[in-house]
Amino acid sequence: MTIVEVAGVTHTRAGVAILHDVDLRLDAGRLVVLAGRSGSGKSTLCHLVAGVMRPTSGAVRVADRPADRVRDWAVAALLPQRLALAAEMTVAENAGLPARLRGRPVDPDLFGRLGLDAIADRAAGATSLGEQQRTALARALVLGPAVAVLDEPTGHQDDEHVDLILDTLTTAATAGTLVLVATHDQRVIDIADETVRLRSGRLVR
Ligand SMILES: Nc1ncnc2c1ncn2[C@@H]1O[C@H](COP(=O)(O)OP(=O)(O)OP(=O)(O)O)[C@@H](O)[C@H]1O
Repeated sequence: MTIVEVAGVTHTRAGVAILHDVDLRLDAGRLVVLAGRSGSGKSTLCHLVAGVMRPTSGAVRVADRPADRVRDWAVAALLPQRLALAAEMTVAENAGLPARLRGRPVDPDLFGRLGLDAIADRAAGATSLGEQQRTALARALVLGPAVAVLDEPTGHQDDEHVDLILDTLTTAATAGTLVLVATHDQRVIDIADETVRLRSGRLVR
């Protein structure tokens, strides 16, 4: 089942084209890596799929709706590069926020899988950057979204925690989530079902 459809997307910022005529269809339950050099447009495409921006031209659809109209983390959730946690709230409160807003329970295994159990009750602002990144990853996955858009999820992690994250990504995809990961990390590329590459804003398969 197609979850994400990007059709003829060109995106321009400050007069400069960042994405050129991008077409992409992605199905449920897959782990797909979006690879490419720094500045190739990965974060921009992530933001378009997550619906936080609208393309200059072309269409981005998620679960048959324009991505920017979805606004539902059970459908499309984002782990942004800038994590956007509430510093005063605990790790568990931050990660569980999308579930609490919808009155849904939190998967009791999710925090343990990401090595967050021991710090669940600590204010997010008093945790390391790697811990904050795993908290924001848990927040993106907590509702088991149709698509989880994860921008560099291993960027601040040591090898041991990278392994926890790889397991978590695989578990989410097996449960039916389309896991779309922007990364240059070969360890993620090695476990992906598919890798699509951006080069200067153009998609190369
Ligand atoms: N708000 C903006 N205004 C103008 N140009 C921008 C803006 N945001 C991004 N860009 C430019 O668009 C291009 C693509 O940026 P993007 O952040 O999507 O790349 P990326 O592949 O995610 O890079 P990285 O791996 O370094 O995060 C870059 O040249 C960047 O400078």
